[in-house]
Amino acid sequence: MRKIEHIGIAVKDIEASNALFEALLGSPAYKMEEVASEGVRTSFFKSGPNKIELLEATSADSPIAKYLDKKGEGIHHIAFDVADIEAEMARLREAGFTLLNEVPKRGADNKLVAFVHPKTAGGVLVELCQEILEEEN
Ligand SMILES: CC[C@H](C(=O)O)C(=O)SCCNC(=O)CCNC(=O)[C@H](O)C(C)(C)COP(=O)(O)OP(=O)(O)OC[C@H]1O[C@@H](n2cnc3c(N)ncnc32)[C@H](O)[C@@H]1OP(=O)(O)O
Ligand SMILES: [Co+2]
Repeated sequence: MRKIEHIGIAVKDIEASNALFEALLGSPAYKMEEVASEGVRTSFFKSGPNKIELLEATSADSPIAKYLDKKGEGIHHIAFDVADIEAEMARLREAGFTLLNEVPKRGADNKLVAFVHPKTAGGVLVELCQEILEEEN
């Protein structure tokens, strides 16, 4: 894990939360992106070298919809930047963590992503992110 890539925050209304986080951070979202496969609409903010990802559910069966029903708005996951997501997944499996996907999948912000089950990671939903380089697109 090279660094924290972003903090994911579950929100009910991304437009309203964009305004709130723009007021909080002092700058607007630098991108919005829908990830249909995850049932989410996201917006990204920079805070110095760090990123905040707001996530709104776009379907009733979205993981974000279920999370909001159960826990309400708030910090949803911590994403880490990794150099080699397949190697990191193998290392974590070997170390006894439960991966939520067999293979990496396409995430937002030009990343390959995978998730670690929070029940095996101290109650924290962990996301692994590997930057997709131009020639790989
Ligand atoms: C990919 C686009 C974008 C990106 O950055 O690129 C994203 O970040 S997308 C983010 C949304 N997608 C995901 O979260 C995918 C991974 N998540 C899942 O597969 C599920 O949400 C899962 C398995 C974590 C939970 O789903 P489940 O149906 O099992 O829901 P439960 O409510 O029954 O949860 C079981 C158990 O886990 C606890 N839980 C659930 N979510 C979280 C969380 N975010 N953080 C911590 N703990 C969580 C939940 O409370 C249950 O525990 P219990 O003690 O039984 O209450
Ligand atoms: Co994320």
